Amino acid sequence: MSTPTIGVLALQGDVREHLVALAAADAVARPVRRPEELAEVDGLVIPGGESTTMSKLAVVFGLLEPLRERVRSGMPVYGTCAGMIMLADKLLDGRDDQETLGGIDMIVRRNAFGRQNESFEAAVDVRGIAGGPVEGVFIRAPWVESTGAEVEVLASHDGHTVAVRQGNVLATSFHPELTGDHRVHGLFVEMVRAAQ
Ligand SMILES: NC(=O)CC[C@H](N)C(=O)O
Repeated sequence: MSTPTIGVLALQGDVREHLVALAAADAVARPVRRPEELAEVDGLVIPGGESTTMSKLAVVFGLLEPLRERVRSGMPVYGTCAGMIMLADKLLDGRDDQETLGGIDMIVRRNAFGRQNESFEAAVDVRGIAGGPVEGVFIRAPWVESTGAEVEVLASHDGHTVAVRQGNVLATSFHPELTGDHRVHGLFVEMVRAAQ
């Protein structure tokens, strides 16, 4: 099978770390800032950062509707932290004017694990990832408050859902791109390959 080309939404956030992790997981990785660039990728990562800023910039860059359209049409997408927020059909503690792309039938609570000074690391067992738990880095992280019937829960921490998948859309509350362990990116690259 051919090597998939995976974009990283590069409006804001920790783009570079995802590009590195995707390349290490055998994908061709490139930043996406414009609709033309979005059209050329087989899958997309939405990084961590600040979801309110990201959603504003998506409007400014004319990407909000093209992104929604590609998610609806089945392009594989993986969102970490702020990216998970972007993929939620519904948000709690979002800003009033905050837009999401949707894609996963879930309610996500922003900043649920606390503010920046309450960031932490924890071992997280992720369904579908062999070789033991991954190191979960949680930074002002959201959690998933509830999920619809089509959503598969892949991981929990302290009784809260922190990783989910619905069809071709994957989301984690935590940041595997910061750990040097590329297994979660590997899982996503396999999802993209399977959709090709
Ligand atoms: N590390 C992160 O991505 C933090 C997410 C941030 N709290 C937000 O609401 O977008």
